[in-house]
Amino acid sequence: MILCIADVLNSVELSKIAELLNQAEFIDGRVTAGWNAKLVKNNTQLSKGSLQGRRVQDIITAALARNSLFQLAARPKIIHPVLVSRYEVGMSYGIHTDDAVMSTQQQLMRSDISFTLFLSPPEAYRGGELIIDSTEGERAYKLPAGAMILYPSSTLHRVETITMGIRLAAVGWIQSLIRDPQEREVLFDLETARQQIFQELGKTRSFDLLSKVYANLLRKWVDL
Ligand SMILES: O=C(O)CCC(=O)C(=O)O
Ligand SMILES: [Fe+2]
Repeated sequence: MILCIADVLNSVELSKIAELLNQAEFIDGRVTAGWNAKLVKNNTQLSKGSLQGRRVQDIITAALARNSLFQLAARPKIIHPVLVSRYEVGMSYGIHTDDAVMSTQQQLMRSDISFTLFLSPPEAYRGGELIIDSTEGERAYKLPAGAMILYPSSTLHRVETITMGIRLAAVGWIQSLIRDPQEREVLFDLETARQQIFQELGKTRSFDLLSKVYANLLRKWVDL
């Protein structure tokens, strides 16, 4: 499932992040890429542990924690700290697949879901679309500032060359409590329907049975 979520960051948070990034130092993005992604990665990113990076991380962590659509769709067990990247004219990230196993400061994690949180408004740059390959061909995504896209880490994807302006984005990875993407989607649909039924009809017998099915599927599929 590929899902776009609008307004993950509000305008106050976006301005705060822009202000922090204005004072920040960006380094060659190749330092965090796997050996073959290095060959096609041509961007810059905030160095790990920079003060601005930590402040941006805190804003994004809080925004993801309060976003119920994100929580429901991703069911995060571990969220890799975001990498804040900056693409200037001529920069791009060629076709690659993300590492399956990554390390955070505390632990190793599996990447199930990748995400891009757009920090620049689309009119601030030309090119810079995130292009995801699928069996139906390539699809391009360029979202408003503050919106995010969630997509399977198993895909091949790339970022189109920038031909004007600057593209700022935060990218991250999630190990989900529900490892299998199809199972995750079943639970997402079921929970959405269950909440709607509750809102429309209240705590009926059908709602209780749906709740039982939902809890039992979650119990069966959860990867703790
Ligand atoms: O900037 C993006 O939209 C995606 C970047 C990416 O694919 C990556 O960092 O692995
Ligand atoms: Fe990637």
